[in-house]
Amino acid sequence: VGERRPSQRVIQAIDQFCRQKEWAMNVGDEKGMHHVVNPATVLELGTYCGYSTLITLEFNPHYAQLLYESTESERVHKPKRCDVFFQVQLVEEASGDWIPKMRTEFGVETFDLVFLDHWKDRYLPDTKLLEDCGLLRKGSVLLADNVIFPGTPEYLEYVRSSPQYESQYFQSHLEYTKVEDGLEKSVYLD
Ligand SMILES: O=C(CSCCNC(=O)c1cc(-c2ccc(F)cc2)cc(O)c1O)c1ccc(O)c(O)c1
Ligand SMILES: [Mg+2]
Repeated sequence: VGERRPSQRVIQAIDQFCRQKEWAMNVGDEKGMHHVVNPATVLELGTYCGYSTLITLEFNPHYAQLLYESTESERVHKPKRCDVFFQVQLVEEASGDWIPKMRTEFGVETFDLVFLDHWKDRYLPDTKLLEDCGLLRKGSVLLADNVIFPGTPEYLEYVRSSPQYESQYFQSHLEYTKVEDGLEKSVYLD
C-alpha cells in the first residue's frame, strides 16, 4: 500500500497517542467522516487540534495554536483574524459571531458540508443561523459529532422532526472508548 501522506501520518500518530497514552476529544478513527460525500466547501465548528480540519472556526486560541503547529502547509497571512493554509482558513472567533460574516469575509455562497463538533448547546442555534444567513443549499450536509455523548438532544429533535432535513444516525462509539456515541448526518432539503 502506498506511503501515507504526511497529514495521514499525523492523524495516525494522534489516534495512537489518544488510545494508548491520553484521551482527547478528536472525532477519532472509528466515527471518522468517511461516509460523507466528497465536499468542496466545508465549515467545521470546533477545531480542537485540527484532527478533522478543513475550513474551521475556533475561538479558543490554545486550540487554534495547535492547528498552526500541526498544519504542514506554508501559512499565507490574510486579515489579522484569520490565516490561510492553502485549503484551510482558520478564524479564532466564536461561531455565532462569524457565521453571519461568512459571505462577506470569505466569499462563501453556501456550504457543501458543515461539521458540528463544538459546544453541544451551540449546534441548534448555529444551525438556525446558517439557515437564516442562506448558507445552506439543497443537498448541504450537516454532520454532527457527539449526538449521543455528551449529547445534543435539542439539535437531534430539530433535525429529525424538521421537514427541511433528511436525517440519518451512524452509530459508533465515543472516540477511543466503548461508550455509545455517533454521528448524525442531516441533508438540507430546502
Ligand atoms: O471548540 C469549541 C469548544 S471546545 C470543543 C467542543 N467539543 C467538546 O466539548 C467535546 C467533548 C467530548 C467529551 C466531553 C466529556 C466527556 F466525558 C467525554 C467526551 C467529546 C467530543 O467529541 C467533543 O467534541 C468551540 C466552542 C464555541 C465556538 O463558537 C467554537 O467556534 C468552538
Ligand atoms: Mg466531538
